[in-house]
Amino acid sequence: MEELDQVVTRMVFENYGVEKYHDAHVQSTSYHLRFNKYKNPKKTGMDVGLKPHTDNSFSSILHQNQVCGLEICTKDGDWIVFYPPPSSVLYLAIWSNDRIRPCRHRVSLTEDEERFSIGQFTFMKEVVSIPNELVDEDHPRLYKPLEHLEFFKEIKIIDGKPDRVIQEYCRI
Ligand SMILES: O=C(O)CCC(=O)C(=O)O
Ligand SMILES: [Fe+2]
Repeated sequence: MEELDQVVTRMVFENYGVEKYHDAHVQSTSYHLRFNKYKNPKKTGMDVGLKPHTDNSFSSILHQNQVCGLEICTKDGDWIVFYPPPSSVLYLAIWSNDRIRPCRHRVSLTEDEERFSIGQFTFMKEVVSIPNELVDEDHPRLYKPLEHLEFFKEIKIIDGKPDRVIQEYCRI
């Protein structure tokens, strides 16, 4: 999964013409795995698996079993069920100076089965700054440099999720 993250992230860096920063980015990356188990909603009466949120990682990759549940919020605010192949999804955040839209998502439980997922989330050991190449007159710098690990020390976790999103934390 680390390799998958590096390959996809390199493609993103190349797409924006900033591949020269990719090696340093990989050196700075710390990888974290989380296992999620969602009980059968027919047994618990609970159909909310995870409330709407945006990940605070630099990138996230999810693998899930055959039970659907991941939903993604579109630009127009509609929730759509995401029918993923077994391994998929990656969200990137503030580094792109908002060229990549953060992906708001949630987990709804509708099937008569347990759902399992594994997420790999990346965090940066070095300061994350928007590359100068992604800042110009049409795209003014929107975020201050981010101390990613400091951010996690400063926030509170409520219902398993941080009380602040990273975009608000470092917006200029
Ligand atoms: O279980 C899932 O499919 C989503 C998990 C998720 O969004 C998260 O852990 O942040
Ligand atoms: Fe998430």
